Amino acid sequence: MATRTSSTPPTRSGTSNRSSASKAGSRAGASRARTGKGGAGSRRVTTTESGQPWLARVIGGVWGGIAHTVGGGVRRIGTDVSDVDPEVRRDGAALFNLVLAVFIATFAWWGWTGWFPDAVYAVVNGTFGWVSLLLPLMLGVCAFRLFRKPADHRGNNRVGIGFLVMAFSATGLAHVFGGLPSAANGFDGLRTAGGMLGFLAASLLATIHPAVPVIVYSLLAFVSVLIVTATPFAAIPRRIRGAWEHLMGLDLGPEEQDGHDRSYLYDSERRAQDAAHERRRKKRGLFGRQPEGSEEEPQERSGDEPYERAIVDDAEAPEPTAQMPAAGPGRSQAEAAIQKIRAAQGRAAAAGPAAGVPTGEPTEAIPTVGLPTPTVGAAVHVPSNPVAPTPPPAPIPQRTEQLQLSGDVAYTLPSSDFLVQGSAPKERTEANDAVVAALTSTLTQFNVDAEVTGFSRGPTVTRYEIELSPGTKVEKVTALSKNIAYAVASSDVRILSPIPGKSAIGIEIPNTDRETVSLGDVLRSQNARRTEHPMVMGVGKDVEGGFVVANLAKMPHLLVAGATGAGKSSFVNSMITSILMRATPDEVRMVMVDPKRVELTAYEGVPHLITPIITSPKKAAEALQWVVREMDARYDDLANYGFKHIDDFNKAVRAGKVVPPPGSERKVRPYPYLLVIVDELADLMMVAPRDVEDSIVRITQLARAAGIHLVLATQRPSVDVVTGLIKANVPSRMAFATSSVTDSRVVLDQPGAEKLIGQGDALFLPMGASKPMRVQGAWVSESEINKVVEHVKGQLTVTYREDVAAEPEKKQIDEEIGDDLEVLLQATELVVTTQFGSTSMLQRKLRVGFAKAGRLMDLLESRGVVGPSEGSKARDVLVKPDDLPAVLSALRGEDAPSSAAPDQARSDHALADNASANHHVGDYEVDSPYAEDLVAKDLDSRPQAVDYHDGDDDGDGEDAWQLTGR
Ligand SMILES: Nc1ncnc2c1ncn2[C@@H]1O[C@H](COP(=O)(O)OP(=O)(O)OP(=O)(O)O)[C@@H](O)[C@H]1O
Repeated sequence: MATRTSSTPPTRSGTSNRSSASKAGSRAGASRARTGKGGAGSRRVTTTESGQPWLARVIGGVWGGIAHTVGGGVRRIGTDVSDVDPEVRRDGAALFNLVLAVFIATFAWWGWTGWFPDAVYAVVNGTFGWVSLLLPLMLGVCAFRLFRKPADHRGNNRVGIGFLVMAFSATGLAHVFGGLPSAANGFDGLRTAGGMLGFLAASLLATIHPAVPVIVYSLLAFVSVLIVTATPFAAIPRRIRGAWEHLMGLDLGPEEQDGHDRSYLYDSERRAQDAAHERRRKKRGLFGRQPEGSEEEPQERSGDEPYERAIVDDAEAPEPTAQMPAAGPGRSQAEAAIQKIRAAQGRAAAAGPAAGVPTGEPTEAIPTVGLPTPTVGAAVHVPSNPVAPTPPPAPIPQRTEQLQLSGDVAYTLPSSDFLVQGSAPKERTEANDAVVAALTSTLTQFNVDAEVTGFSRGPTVTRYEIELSPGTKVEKVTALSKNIAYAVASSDVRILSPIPGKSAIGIEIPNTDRETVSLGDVLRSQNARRTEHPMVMGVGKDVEGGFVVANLAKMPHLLVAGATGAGKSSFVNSMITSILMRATPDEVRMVMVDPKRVELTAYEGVPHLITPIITSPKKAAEALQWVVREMDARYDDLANYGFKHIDDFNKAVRAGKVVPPPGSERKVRPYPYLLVIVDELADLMMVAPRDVEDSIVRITQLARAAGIHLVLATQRPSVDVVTGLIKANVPSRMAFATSSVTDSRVVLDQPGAEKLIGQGDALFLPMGASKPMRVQGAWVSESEINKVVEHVKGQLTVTYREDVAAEPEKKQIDEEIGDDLEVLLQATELVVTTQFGSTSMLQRKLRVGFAKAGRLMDLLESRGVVGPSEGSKARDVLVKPDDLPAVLSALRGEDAPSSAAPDQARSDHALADNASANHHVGDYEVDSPYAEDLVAKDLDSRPQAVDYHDGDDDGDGEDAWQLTGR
C-alpha cells in the first residue's frame, strides 16, 4: 500500500474538503466558495473553528479579496496564466510585497512626507542607505512572480535569496563609495551611504584596505545577478557573447554559437540558417531564454488546435537543406566540382579497359564499381547537410523543480544525468564520399543526366540526393536501383521519389559505420524543449540527423510493429522512460500489458501505474474493458460540464471553474492522461479476439478527447491480429523491419518496412502524414532505465486500483437456469442473431436432445426473448440483434454492458452528480455509476465468436451462423 499518495485518499474526501476549505478561508476569503460544501458552509466552519477575533477575520477577508482581485489582473498581463490552481495561489503574500514596494517607492522615489512615512523612511533608509531606492524594484519583481508563479517555490526562493544577496552586497559597496562613514557620524551619516547594513558589511573589511570590500562585494553582487537570472557559470561566456553580438548586430547562427564550423556551407545556406535562428531567437528572447518574470510558460494544453501534428518540431523555421544553391558563387563552385568529376570520369572511361572501371588520376580517382573507396578530389565537393549537434547535458526539458502534486506531495522529476550523452554525430565520413563517387559513376555509366547534389547523414542511413536535368525521366534513376545496390555493395537500398518537400530523388543507403541514438540526447534536444507536454516522447533521429520528438496525445493511438529483434521493445522502453522523465503521476497514468512477461518488468512499481503490469492475456482483455468504462466516466464529465476535451476540462478545474452541483461531496480533480501500452497484441487477440477488438475500437474511436491513448505493439502484423477495424482506428504507425512486404502493407499500407535494416531502424507514419519518415529509434540502456525507475519509485509509492484486472465477481445466476447458462447463452445468441425461434434448430445447432432444446426455448420465453409456442410454427423473436449484449448480460446476472448502456442513463447520472458516491479511478475521483462497476467480467464464460462460415453446407439459411465456443 502507498505510504504517500499523489492525491487525496478516498476516506479523506469529506474531512479534507472541510479542512482545506478552512485553510483557504483563513488564507483568502474569496476562495471559500470553491469547495463542494458551498461558500456559506465553509465560512461557518472557519468562523467556529479558527477562534480568531472577528476583526482579524474581517481584515483577513478584505485583504484576501483585494489580493485575489489584484492577482487576477496581474495574471492576465501578457501571457494569460489565470488558470493557476486556486489551491496553490499565494496572492496574500504577493500583495504584501506589492504594497511594501509601492509604499517604499512613495517616500524613496517620490518624496512623500508626513510623520508615518518619515518614521518608516528613517528605518528603511537607516538600514539600507541609498540602496533603499532599489527595494521597490526588487519587491515588485517578487510580487509579480508570486502572483503568477506561486507553485514555483524553487524559483521564487531563488529570486528572493538572489535579491537579498544583491541588496546586502549593494549596501557594502554603497558604504565604501559613500565615504566609509563611521558610527560616530550617526544614522544621518550612514543613510547617505549603505546604511547600517552597509556599515556592518564593509567597515571591518575596509580596515584592511578600502579595495577589499569593493572586490568582495562586487563579486557577490555579480553572483547575486547569476542567482536571480538562474545563469549557470558555464553559460556566462555564451550569454555575454550573445549579448555583445546582438548589440553589434553580429548575431551568429546557432551552430556557430555552439562552436560549430559553418565554413562548409554556401552563403545562401548560412543566410537560411541565420534567418531560422533569428526567428527562433525572437521567439525565445535575447539570450535564448525568456527574461526573468516571463520565463517560458508551460504551454497551454488545449483540446482543439488547427493543423495538429504528432511530431514536435519548429514547423515555422524549417531547417535549411544543403541542396545545391540555385545561383551565385556557391552554385558555380559546385558545378565546377561536378564537371571536374565528369571530366575525370570521361577521362577514365576513355582510358579504362572496361566501362565503369575508371582509372583516373590519383587525386581524382573514381573508385572501382562495387568496391567504393574514398576519393578526395571527386566527392568531397558534394555538400552534406549539417547534422543536429548533440545537445549538451542539461535538464529535460525545463522542469527540474519540485512539482507539487495533489495531496501536497512534492515530486521531483528524474535528473537528466540518468540518461547518458551519446557520441557526437558525424556529418560526413570517408564512406559517404565513396558512395557519392559510386553513385555519380553509376549515373554516368548509364547515361542518366542527373547529379548527386548533396547528402544527409543520419545515424543508420545516409540519404543521397539526386537532381535530374530537365527532360530526364525519374524512372531512369529508379530503374537503376539494382545497379546502385551493386555499386555501393548493399542490398538495403531504398529509393524515395521524390524526397517529400523537395524536387529531388533520395537514395537511402545504410552507413557502414552506424551510430547509436541516445534517448538522453533526444530528450535534451531543442525539439523536446519546445514543449512541456507530459506525453511527449523521444522517438529517435531522422535521416537528416534531426531529432524526432512526438506527442503521444496527438497521435492519438499508435501501432508499433516489426519482426523479432527489429527494435519494438527498445522503442517501447524509450517511450515509457520519456514519460517517466517528463511527467508526474498526476499528469500521466499508465496501464502496461506485457504477455511476454519480460519486456516491461523493470517498470513494476512505478507510481505512474494504475494496476500491476498485466501479464495474463485474459486479464488484459478485462483491463481494456475497464479502460472503456473509464472513458465513459470521463465523457460523462465532459458532457456534464460542457467541455469538448479533457485538456479544457482540466484547465477549468485548475482555474476553479468546475464546481460540482450544490450538496455534492465530490472534489473535482484534473484527469491525468491515461496511456495504455500493449506489448504484444497477438497474444490478446488469440485469447479473446472479439472482445479485444471491440474494446480497442471503442477506445480508439472516442478516447482522444478523454485523454486516453493506446499503444499497440506486435511482432505479428498479420490481418488476424491487426484487423481492418483496429487499423482503421489506430492512425499513427511505427514500422520496424518486417519480414515481408505483406507485413509492411499491413502496418503502413505501403511497402518499405521490409527494406529496413533492423535494430531500431524504422518508418514512422504519424497521423496525417502522407509519407512515412525514416528514423533510427532512440536507445536507452537497462542501467539508465533502472536509475530512472529507482528515482521515480523513491519519490512516491504506487497506489494500484484493484478493480482494473481484478478477479471476476461471483455472478448471481438465476436458479432456474442452473448449469445451463452456457448453452442458454448460445441459444439466445443463435435465436436473436438469426431471428428464428425454432426448437429443432436449437437441437441441430447446439447438438442437444429434444427435451433440452424444449427447456431452453421455455427459458427463452420466460425471459422475454421469444414469444409463446404457436404449434409447429417457429416462435416470434422479441429481441432485436442490437439488444443482444444487454440480454446476454442480464442472463449472466450482470449489469448492462457500458456499450449498451442507454445514453439517457449516463446523462441522468451526470445530472444527479451529487447523488452518486465518490469513487476513485486511479488516484483521482470520479462520480460514475460505472465506477462501482469497474470490475472485470469473466469473458471465458460465454461463447466467444460467431463463425460466419456456413455450418453444414446444406444451403439453408439457418445454417449461416455457427457458434464456436471455447
Ligand atoms: N534503437 C536502437 N538502437 C540500437 N540498437 C537497437 C535499437 N533497437 C534495438 N536495438 C538492438 O536490437 C536488439 C533487439 O531489439 P528489441 O528487443 O527491441 O527487438 P524486438 O523487436 O522487441 O524483438 P522481440 O519482438 O523479439 O522482443 C536489441 O537488443 C538491440 O541490440
